[in-house]
Amino acid sequence: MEHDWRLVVLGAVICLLASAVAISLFHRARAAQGRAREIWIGLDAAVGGCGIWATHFVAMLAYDPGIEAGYNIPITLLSLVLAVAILAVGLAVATLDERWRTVAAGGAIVGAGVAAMHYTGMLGLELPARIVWSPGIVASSIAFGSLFGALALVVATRGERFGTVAAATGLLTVAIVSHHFTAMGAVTLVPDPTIVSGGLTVSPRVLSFMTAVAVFAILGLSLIASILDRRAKTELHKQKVVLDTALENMSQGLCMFDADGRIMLFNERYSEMMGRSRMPLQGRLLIDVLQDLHSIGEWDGDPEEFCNALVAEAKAGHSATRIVSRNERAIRVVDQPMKGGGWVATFEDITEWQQAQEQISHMARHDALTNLPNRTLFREQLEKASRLAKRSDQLAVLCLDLDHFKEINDTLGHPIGDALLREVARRLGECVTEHDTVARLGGDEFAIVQFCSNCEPSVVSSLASLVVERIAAPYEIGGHQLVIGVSIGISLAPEDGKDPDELLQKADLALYRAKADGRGTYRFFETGMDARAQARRLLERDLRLALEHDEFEVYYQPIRDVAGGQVVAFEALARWNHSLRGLIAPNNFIPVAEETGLIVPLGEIVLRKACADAAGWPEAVAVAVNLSPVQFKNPNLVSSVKAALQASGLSPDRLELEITESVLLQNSEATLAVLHELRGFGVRISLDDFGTGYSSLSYLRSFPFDKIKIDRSFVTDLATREDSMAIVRAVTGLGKSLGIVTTAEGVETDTQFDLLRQEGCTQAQGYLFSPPRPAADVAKMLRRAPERSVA
Ligand SMILES: Nc1nc2c(ncn2[C@@H]2O[C@@H]3COP(=O)(O)O[C@H]4[C@@H](O)[C@H](n5cnc6c(=O)[nH]c(N)nc65)O[C@@H]4COP(=O)(O)O[C@H]3[C@H]2O)c(=O)[nH]1
Repeated sequence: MEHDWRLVVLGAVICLLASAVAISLFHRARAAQGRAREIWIGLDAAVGGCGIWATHFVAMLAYDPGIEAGYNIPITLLSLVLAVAILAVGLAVATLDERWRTVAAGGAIVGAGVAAMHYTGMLGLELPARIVWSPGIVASSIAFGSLFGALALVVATRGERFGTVAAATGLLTVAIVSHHFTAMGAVTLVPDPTIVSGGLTVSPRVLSFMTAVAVFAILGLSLIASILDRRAKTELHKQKVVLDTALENMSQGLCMFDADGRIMLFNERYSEMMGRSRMPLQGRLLIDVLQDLHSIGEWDGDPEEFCNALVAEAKAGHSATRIVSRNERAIRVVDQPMKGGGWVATFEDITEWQQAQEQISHMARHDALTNLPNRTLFREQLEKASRLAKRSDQLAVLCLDLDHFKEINDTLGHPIGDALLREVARRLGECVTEHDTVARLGGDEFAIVQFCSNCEPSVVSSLASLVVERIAAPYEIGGHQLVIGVSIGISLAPEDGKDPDELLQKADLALYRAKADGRGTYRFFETGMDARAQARRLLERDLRLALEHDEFEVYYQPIRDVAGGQVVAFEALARWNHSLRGLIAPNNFIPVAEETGLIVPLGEIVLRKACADAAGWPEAVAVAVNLSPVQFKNPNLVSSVKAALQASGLSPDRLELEITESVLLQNSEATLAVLHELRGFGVRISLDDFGTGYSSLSYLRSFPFDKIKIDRSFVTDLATREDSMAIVRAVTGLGKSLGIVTTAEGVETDTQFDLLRQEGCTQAQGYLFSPPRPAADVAKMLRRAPERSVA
């Protein structure tokens, strides 16, 4: 028995090629899923089977038995079918799972397929001889085939790198070749001329060459197909890597469901956000996932109902947004239906965003300084309280205003003012119950809604008194001892109305009344307040019109020298010549003019008119003009005094400016600077209404006044009250010793005048001499003057 080694080489080449193709197709089968995998296995088995079969016949051709031989066609074809079928089984087993044992088992079956093919092929060999088998070698040949087949597939599973593929190909080649040559070694031919070949025989040479050509073609094409597929797969893989990178680096979670609610794709962020990291998700129905979570208490609700609703929404093509809570985080879920069924759900952690929103909304409805509700929230709370209030409930609105807060803020600075407001807010919080709301409406305005079920009406009064008392207690702020009062206006629901705006407005009117009544107290709304407020508004409007239409006049009241009796000055007093209401006295419009700031233009009119009139009077007669505290807040005060003097040509030493103590109360540094400036160019300064303030004497030290005007209230009681007499005596004595002129106001009787003269008062003014009269009467008042002085 001889071998033709050229044919042996050809067989080896076919075998190597077949093995390479089989390994390559095996990789394709492993990379595919389902139906695609079955197709790759089928192709691998067909091509591999043909390759092994061809190897066998080419190798058989190389084998020269020394006798004329042929092949039985049906048996030869059967050997091919067996090779293909057993290879298919082996490959299918090898791709069942990833465990090496399974792969090795599949490889062993492939080896067994090679053996089955070989021995069936040998059965088809027809020659005039008997074949005697050596059973031990037969067994060894099968063992070789299976062992190397198993090794080849196990190595192939290590990857698709060239070295691995080459090693697997080599091992499979060894499996086929080692089997073949060992099996051929088991054959002994015993010539037997009685054996005659059957009809269906083909010459080994023809069969082998035809097979070799066909197999080369099949193997070549398969190899190309495998390479192309590998390229396509590599490209797909690259795209998948890009997609996976994008998915895994998204800040949002993403999960894609098919039309039945089965999870097709998801990223890590999704599983981590929804607390599903430790459970299998891929390919599972959402309902199953939720049922698992439900059973361990991590999901509330009915999984079936929930999933059915989602599937139905997706089917209907509706997108939906909802916010769910997971591990104390807020997650916004958007379900977007996909074309062809199913939906994509995106999951966004909006906890921080939600917190920021809450913060913004808190800031929009709370006061930044005190963190109390602001006007907007207060109105809402009031609205809610009045909606919920039953007949037996008592709802009270308290509007609070701090007395003279502005002065503290202006003199001690805003940080102290802010700290005071915070402390006031804290104290207010302590006065109320949890049913009440305290708010800061702005500046130094606060408000309280008191909600009280089945309680006495006096509860509101108690709260108001408590607030007045608590706020009035001294404060220790930034090293300053501060005292501040509060005025409170109260309205009640439903007595005064149910509408929040109406209640607030009425409480505000009552507050106005509390302030007018001396501050530091509380007042309930009364019906008349409405009308008064209305009247005040009308007055303000009329005042503006009056300024436009020049309805103001200046009246003059003489001031006499007590000793000589002559008129030394006239006090300029404003009168409003109202077109309908006639002459209006200043007490009826000066307070409103001061509150609205209209006193500034009005004061300027009086000043200009007074200076112009006085310029026409005898040289020795001065003019006294009142200045309101509000005018001192106007930075143009000094320049407007100068302008009035210049325009009239009046000498500055004939102008007296009367100020009250309240002027010195506000921002005293700046005020004193203005007073010094005025005095600097010759204008005289008088302290009006002396004795009515709290610390009159201290003001005398703060500025060198030219004149003190003793308030009318002391002069009135001069003859009847000892203490008034004592005060007048003290003031005139003080004036004398300081060299300051003293003027008594409101002298109505001779007795008062005589007493003043006795006490040494310098000047006197009052109805005893003359009431204020128009400018035109000045000459008459000057003429009549000396007679009264001796009266
Ligand atoms: N019972 C009584 N009253 C007497 C007697 N003698 C004078 N009077 C009144 O006492 C007021 C004196 O002015 P005042 O204390 O500066 O008090 C003034 C002053 O504070 C303010 N006022 C008047 N005109 C102006 C002005 O042009 N500017 C400013 N800022 N305030 C003004 O209005 C207040 C009231 O002014 P009038 O109504 O004119 O009232 C005047 C005058 O008519 C008397 O013997 N008995």
